[in-house]
Amino acid sequence: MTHPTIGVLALQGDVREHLATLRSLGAEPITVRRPAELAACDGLVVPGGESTTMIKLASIFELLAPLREAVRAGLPAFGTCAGMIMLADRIEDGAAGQETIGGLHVTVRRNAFGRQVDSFEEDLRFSGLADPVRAVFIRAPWVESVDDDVEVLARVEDGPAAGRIVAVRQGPLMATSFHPEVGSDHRVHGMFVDLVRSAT
Ligand SMILES: NC(=O)CC[C@H](N)C(=O)O
Repeated sequence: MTHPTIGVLALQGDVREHLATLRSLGAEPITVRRPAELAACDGLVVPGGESTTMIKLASIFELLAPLREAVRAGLPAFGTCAGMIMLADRIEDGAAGQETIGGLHVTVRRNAFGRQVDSFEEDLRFSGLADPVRAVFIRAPWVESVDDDVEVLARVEDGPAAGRIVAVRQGPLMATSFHPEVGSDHRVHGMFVDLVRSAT
């Protein structure tokens, strides 16, 4: 499929940047707030924002069950930052009782980098991309542990968090701790659009 329909979960968070990035890559981006919109998608981006708010809104909008079903049925999905938390099967340091969509066989630690390093940028080697990616982290989670079927795409390279996993892939699911929708480097989204194209 040349122009796959890729939804951006638009309950909360940085939706616009993802829509613009996806459009620039030749996908047909749509906002998703209802089950019918989700049903029209060949792939789904779950953006950054605040995962505790996003999960509550997903429930209120009656999207949580359809989202879980869609991911279980193999819908390609890409979560960034809070979106990574939303796709994770397990959370550390979540709010009490914080639920997720799940599907990704990882444990994610919320706000993992601590208050002092709220936001930072780093060049990271990214599996499958020739040149490093400039990764922008904003109150980001990291991946604490992964099951055997999860491929690690990138790790932090410098500082006290060196070695921590910040990008993963598991079949049609991708997630990054950082915000690849910020700036003009669209290669990470490009990987996801290719994944959606090959799945449809
Ligand atoms: N930039 C982000 O998406 C931050 C994620 C946020 N700290 C959360 O827990 O959901």
